[in-house]
Amino acid sequence: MFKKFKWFIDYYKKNYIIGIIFLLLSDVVSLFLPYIIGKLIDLIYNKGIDFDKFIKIVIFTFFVVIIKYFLAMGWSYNVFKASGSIEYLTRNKLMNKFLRQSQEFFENNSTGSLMGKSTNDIQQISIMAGYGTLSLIDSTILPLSVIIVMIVTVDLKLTIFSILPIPFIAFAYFKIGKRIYDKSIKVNKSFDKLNDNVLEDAEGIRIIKVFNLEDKRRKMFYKNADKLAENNINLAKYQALLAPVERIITSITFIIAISYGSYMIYTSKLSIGQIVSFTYYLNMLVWPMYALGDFINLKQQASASMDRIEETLNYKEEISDSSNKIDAGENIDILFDEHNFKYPSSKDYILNRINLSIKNNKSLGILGKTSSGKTTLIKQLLDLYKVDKTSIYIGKYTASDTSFKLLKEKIGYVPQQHMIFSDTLKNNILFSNEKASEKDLNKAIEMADFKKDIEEFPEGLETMTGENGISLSGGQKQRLSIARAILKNPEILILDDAMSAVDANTEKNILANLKKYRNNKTTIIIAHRISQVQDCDNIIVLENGKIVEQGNHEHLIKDNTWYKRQYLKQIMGDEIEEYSKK
Ligand SMILES: Nc1ncnc2c1ncn2[C@@H]1O[C@H](COP(=O)(O)OP(=O)(O)OP(=O)(O)O)[C@@H](O)[C@H]1O
Repeated sequence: MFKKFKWFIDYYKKNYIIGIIFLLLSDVVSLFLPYIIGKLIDLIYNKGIDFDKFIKIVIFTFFVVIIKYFLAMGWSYNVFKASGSIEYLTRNKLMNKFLRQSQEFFENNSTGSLMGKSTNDIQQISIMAGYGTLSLIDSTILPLSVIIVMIVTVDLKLTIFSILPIPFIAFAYFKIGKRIYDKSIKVNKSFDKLNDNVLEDAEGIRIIKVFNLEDKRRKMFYKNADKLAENNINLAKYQALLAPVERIITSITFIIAISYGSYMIYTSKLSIGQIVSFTYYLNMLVWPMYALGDFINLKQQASASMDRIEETLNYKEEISDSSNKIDAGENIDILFDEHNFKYPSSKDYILNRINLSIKNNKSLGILGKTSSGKTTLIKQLLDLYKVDKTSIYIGKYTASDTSFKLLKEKIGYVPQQHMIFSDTLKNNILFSNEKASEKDLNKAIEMADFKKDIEEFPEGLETMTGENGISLSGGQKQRLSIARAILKNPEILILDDAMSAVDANTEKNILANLKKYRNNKTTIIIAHRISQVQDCDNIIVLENGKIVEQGNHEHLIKDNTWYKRQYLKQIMGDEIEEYSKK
């Protein structure tokens, strides 16, 4: 029953043991009070008490209350400290898992569901670890001790008759508990969907406004919010069913106790003080009944959350690096030897029999129609997907023998989709190399032809970029990303369509800078415009995942190649542009 939660109980065993001991002591101390009050009433009723004795009993009662207060502090601190730490620990565990996952994982798990797991689900587990522990002890050990004390200090028969209806509560709880689990799963799933909805709206607000889609998105949001509300209401219905069951059965126990107890007083089998103590004890059984309901409720919700979190924690990791992997070293060539690749979700191969040598210190241009596999080819080196590492050679080793972690340290990558953090321009660039000197930072900015723009920003490098670089133009975002990659001074720089949003002049400047400052390093440029790759030492043209043309510019324009046709089109386009400017 508690297998799922065992790991965290084991982890905070000390806190749980101390907390539970304090809780049990606090419950034991509570048992004294009804007994003292009953005795006091009997003493007063039988006129067997003098003032001194009365004061002594009052002081003792006060003392018991103080002890109970300190014991409560002790259990509360230990149990809730453990539950808070469990929340922290689980969140870290999840985050570590996310960071170690391949791209496939993020394609199979929506951002909303990952957020739901790291917030809502973790909170359910934390509540179970804290309040759940309290309700578990108070719904099992406390009622058992109360019942024993009732039997010993009052009467066996009266106790048995009065608590007879209680098992019905347990029965009802177990029946309803299963429903609560199912409904909780549904609530969590609709919460994920709503999360996704909000994230998409926040990220895509500009496009939503441009296409006048506010009403459509609003309706979609209401639909998802309604679904969440509906599932929450369904869950609440089953949770609410517990309350009347508790109330009715509690009332029945009191009716039995008072009726049978009065009869016992009438037949002189019970004193007035004893019946007062008894009702007090009975009252102490009310909370455990609620606690049992709460515990079952919480346990089912936390179980549902734990299953979701465990599903993520048990997700197979594509560990690419183990400690015995070799560092391929510096100044390495990369070789693709009959390399094939397909995405986990794709039917056909996206890369087909790729044979390519990426020479150290040389530049490689990658061209091809859209969707021909240019980015996919580069992704083979970024450890994002499970790739066949036996057909890739890094230096003299196969990729399966070498450490991709160390290889990635040598790579600077400018992706097509830029990730701009909501921070200053400076920190965004420094992201690749936090310890870079002012001089290197300025050099990277100059190489990316970003200097003029920065000077025009009101606060220069300290200007905030806004979320996702909202205050930057497309070309500025590209140059920020280029500066970030250059600042790392990588052995291998990869620009994936990274100059598509800059004008011809800026493109020329960036290319000239790369040529000048990176002449002894490897540079890979994926582009649609010939002008970005024509100076590269080697150029490949991809079509449907195959290399169909290869060579340098001079070689490729000799024959009637796709490259040559593109080149001629580009020259004509440039000439028409020049002519129209005149
Ligand atoms: N994560 C993915 N899962 C499944 N298929 C994918 C994935 N990413 C890309 N593809 C598919 O792989 C093929 C090649 O995509 P890729 O991004 O490599 O093309 P590209 O040549 O870089 O295109 P573009 O010039 O438009 O950037 C496309 O058909 C695309 O739909």
